[in-house]
Amino acid sequence: MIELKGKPVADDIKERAFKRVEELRSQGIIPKIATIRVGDDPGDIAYEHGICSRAEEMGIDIKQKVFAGDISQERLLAKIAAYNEDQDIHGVLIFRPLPKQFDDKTICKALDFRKDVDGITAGSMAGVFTGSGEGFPPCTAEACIRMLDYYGYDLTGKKVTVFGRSLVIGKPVTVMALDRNATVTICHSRTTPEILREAGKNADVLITAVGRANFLTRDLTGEDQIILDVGINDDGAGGICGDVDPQAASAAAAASPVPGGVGSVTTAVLMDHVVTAAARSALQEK
Ligand SMILES: Nc1nc2c(c(=O)[nH]1)N[C@@H](CN(C=O)c1ccc(C(=O)N[C@@H](CCC(=O)O)C(=O)O)cc1)CN2
Repeated sequence: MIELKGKPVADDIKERAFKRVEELRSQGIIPKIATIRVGDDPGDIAYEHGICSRAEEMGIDIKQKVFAGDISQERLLAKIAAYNEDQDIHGVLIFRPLPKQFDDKTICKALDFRKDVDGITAGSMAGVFTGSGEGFPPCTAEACIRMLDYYGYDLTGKKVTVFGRSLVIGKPVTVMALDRNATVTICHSRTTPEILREAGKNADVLITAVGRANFLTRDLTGEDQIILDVGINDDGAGGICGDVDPQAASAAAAASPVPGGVGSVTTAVLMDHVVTAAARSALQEK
């Protein structure tokens, strides 16, 4: 099995983005991301940590806002409105899912789609579905496609099965794979076991974004497949693990590990989006 490591892909994205950061800085523009975390979810904190390190190494400014888990929706909306107005902030990332007192749709709607570097607004989603180039695709969905591109896997004529139908990964990655001429099947919680097995076994590429450790077992996979594991789960020992069972991963032709796979590319894509948002705002000012 070939291990599809994320590091070379992330390094390639960061190297190109860093050149653009230098160019922008020479024009007096410092790309800046604002992150908003509500509460102390360990997954959010781990992701926040990765974002901070990556921003620092790339010369991107970061403003971190942390709210207690019981703040009101009005306070969060006021912070988003302030960041929408702040000309120095080019991208805003809200750690999600948010605690239960928030209406996710209202929060997503409140963000200016030009600053939506993680593809949560209807404007960004329209960009993905219409190919208009507006907004930004969700970072993890784009990271999957960047992984396949980097490792030279052409999706034309290939069968792709996506496990998970979320707006963050399943749906957008489906559209992005379609745009690369793949034939895509999406499986979800209501897919019958028979269809799940058939869709798993018959695909050329499997993308798992279910969020359940060991979800993709060997009986759901076929031969000579490429597996992208997008799951980030608590491994019960202070670390993270993906959705793919080790036996299924080792039987594949190529598979991405967790950690060290799609996750590290996701953060690099996020930085790339911040740089693009900064460049777009500079163009608008001219
Ligand atoms: N707005 C968002 N909020 C959150 C997201 C997201 O994609 N958008 N993801 C979750 C996922 N998460 C745990 O629940 C999580 C994500 C990333 C990491 C992490 O450690 N990332 C490392 C790379 C890890 C790897 O190699 O796979 C990094 O960024 O460098 C941990 C947990 C949280 N909220």
